[in-house]
Amino acid sequence: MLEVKALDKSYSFSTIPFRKKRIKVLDNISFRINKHETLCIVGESGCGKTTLAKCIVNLENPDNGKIILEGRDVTFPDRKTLYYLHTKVQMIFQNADTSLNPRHHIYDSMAEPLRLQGQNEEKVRKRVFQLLDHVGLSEEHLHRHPHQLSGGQNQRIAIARAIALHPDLLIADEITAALDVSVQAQILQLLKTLKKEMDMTLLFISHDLALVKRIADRVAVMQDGRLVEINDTNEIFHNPQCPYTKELISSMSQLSLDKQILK
Ligand SMILES: Nc1ncnc2c1ncn2[C@@H]1O[C@H](COP(=O)(O)OP(=O)(O)OP(=O)(O)O)[C@@H](O)[C@H]1O
Repeated sequence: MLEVKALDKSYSFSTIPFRKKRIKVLDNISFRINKHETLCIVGESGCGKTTLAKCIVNLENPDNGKIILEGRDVTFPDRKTLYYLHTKVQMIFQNADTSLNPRHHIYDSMAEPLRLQGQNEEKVRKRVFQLLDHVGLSEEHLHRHPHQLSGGQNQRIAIARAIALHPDLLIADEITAALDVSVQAQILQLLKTLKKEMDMTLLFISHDLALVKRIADRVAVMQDGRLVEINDTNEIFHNPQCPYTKELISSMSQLSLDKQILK
């Protein structure tokens, strides 16, 4: 459903006055996401995972390459194509507390994408209650602000907002990283259930390989802006080909061994 072809992206920033430095963050990235699958992107902090996701949803512009969504080029979208892209693809970020407007009541945050689409208030209200039910929250949460909810509850609201317009592809960027382990498991389960119920495709970004193992159909491994291996989850975990993937998997095994010793 989505194809990324030879994507490059650099950032430039000032070092000392009048000097600019350029770093290449994405280097010739190509892959495909198939309809209804869960593709996970893993890699160390700073390897370019978020930048890649931002390029897909047009929050960043790539320097080169193409992004093709169901046969349509969405790399540098005009207004019409951007509308198409945002009805088909939605992204959820790591910190819901910062991605939700702190001044808005939860009701308004959930209603916003529906209102922007021109739906009347009665329809909006109905859908907000439906979404609330989908993500396991109740009416009492609607009249609060984000700082009056827990991290896990805010992440549920962010998920509700993202699925409000029935996207085909959901991009979840480290959405459980700031949560307790038990809440992580609940959010992961919610995502799996919604994906199934709504027939969605999922691009799940994480550096937590234990989570990835539980949710992924395929895994793409990134290192320093390059995609070094992509394969079925089973192959990645039991028969990794690339030295970097082998290193990641063995550090994960060591970590779970350490946890068992500590228990
Ligand atoms: N707007 C920006 N300007 C300059 N450099 C940036 C910008 N955004 C990201 N970077 C740099 O690009 C690199 C990749 O960042 P990115 O956030 O994509 O990595 P990541 O793999 O998602 O990391 P993490 O797992 O920590 O979120 C990093 O070195 C980061 O410092």
